[in-house]
Amino acid sequence: MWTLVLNCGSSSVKFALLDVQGGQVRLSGLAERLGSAGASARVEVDGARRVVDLAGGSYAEAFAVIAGALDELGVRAQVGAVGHRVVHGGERFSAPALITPEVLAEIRACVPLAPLHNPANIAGIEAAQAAFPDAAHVAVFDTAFHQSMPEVAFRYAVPGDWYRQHGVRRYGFHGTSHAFVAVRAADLLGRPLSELNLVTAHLGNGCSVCAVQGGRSVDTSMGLTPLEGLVMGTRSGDVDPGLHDYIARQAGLSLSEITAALNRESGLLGLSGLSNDMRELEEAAGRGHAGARLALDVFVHRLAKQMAGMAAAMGRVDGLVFTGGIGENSAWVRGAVLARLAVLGARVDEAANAAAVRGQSGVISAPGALAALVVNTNEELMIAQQTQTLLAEQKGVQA
Ligand SMILES: Nc1ncnc2c1ncn2[C@@H]1O[C@H](COP(=O)(O)OP(=O)(O)O)[C@@H](O)[C@H]1O
Ligand SMILES: CC(=O)OP(=O)(O)O
Ligand SMILES: [Mg+2]
Repeated sequence: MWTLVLNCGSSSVKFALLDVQGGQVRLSGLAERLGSAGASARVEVDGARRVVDLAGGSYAEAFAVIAGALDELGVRAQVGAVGHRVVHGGERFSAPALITPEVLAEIRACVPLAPLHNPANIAGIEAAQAAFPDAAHVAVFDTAFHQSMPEVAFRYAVPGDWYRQHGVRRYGFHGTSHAFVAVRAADLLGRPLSELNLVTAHLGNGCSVCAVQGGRSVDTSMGLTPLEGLVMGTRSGDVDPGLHDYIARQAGLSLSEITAALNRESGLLGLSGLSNDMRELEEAAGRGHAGARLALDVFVHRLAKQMAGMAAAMGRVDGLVFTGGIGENSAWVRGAVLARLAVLGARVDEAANAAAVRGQSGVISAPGALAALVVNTNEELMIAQQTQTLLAEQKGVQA
């Protein structure tokens, strides 16, 4: 059976059609710049790539392109399930959920906690339900994996009523990816996941680290929103909360302008004054661009501190895992972070690190050192698997 996986952002839809049992991908792609002129979809059908203009730039149009590609493959009628990435599930969801009107209302109730992500997820779900009315739609939450965090890790030291009345606590994100790479890392190490303490680093446009103890998240760097923690492409990560009041007065900015700047104009982009793209920054730093150099150095400095912090959250660490576009491809970032983590017993194998690019998973640590690994994340496969597992369980319950 084929599962369609959708990751709907505020101006983009990432999609993939997977056969969970066989692990086969027949269709994948990305529709971007939705809602503005120049919207387009990159579609890969059975390995052949093409670009389609989306003149209207709506989700509906993007889904029409996906449906057309499914028709072309002759599998549209076999798409029984659609798995949706939903960023924030609050404290309500610690597992995937079949999207009923009640569940959609719960996802809507989490909008104030993720104002940049959940509205787009909801719009995407509604448009997908209209485009694929006969399929079962399942929500897979970024926050779910982190619901196992203990209170010492998830509480902020703020007035208690903020938590009790308004849900102000740390939730964590990228859970699907952290969970997936932890399982793969245990396989690569040839040890049971239940015995391992791993620090996983998901480094894409959004970045977070996670302390995975025996396969469960016990701490992570993102918090109430996906803005906390590491330096990211355009997000600041941790700042002094006193910054808001100060910069509001000094620069005459409103709260929402400050939040937007911390989300969209900060991080690697803000530091470098050049780009949010790690590849571009490495290249620019190589030819002496001072802003790019600074951005890379701050990124690594903060990442190393956070990874060491996650090790401390578990008391012992058996492996460091790098994933996401940066983690999977940047030998420089991995090497620089591991050099700093010599304090934990890390030491890179230069040749293995240099070779682990472009989709090569493997161990990159020197013999006898703390294990360090590169693992390719596959959030789409994980979402498809979780979607199928939930539907199989529900069938079991009904039978
Ligand atoms: N060869 C590479 N070297 C360094 N960074 C890379 C390389 N390839 C991709 N990246 C970086 O990966 C990041 C995007 O990560 P990705 O996981 O694809 O993003 P998203 O979070 O949107 O899924 C960008 O900063 C990009 O520059
Ligand atoms: C939650 C989050 O940060 O997601 P992304 O990395 O896709 O922006
Ligand atoms: Mg990604």
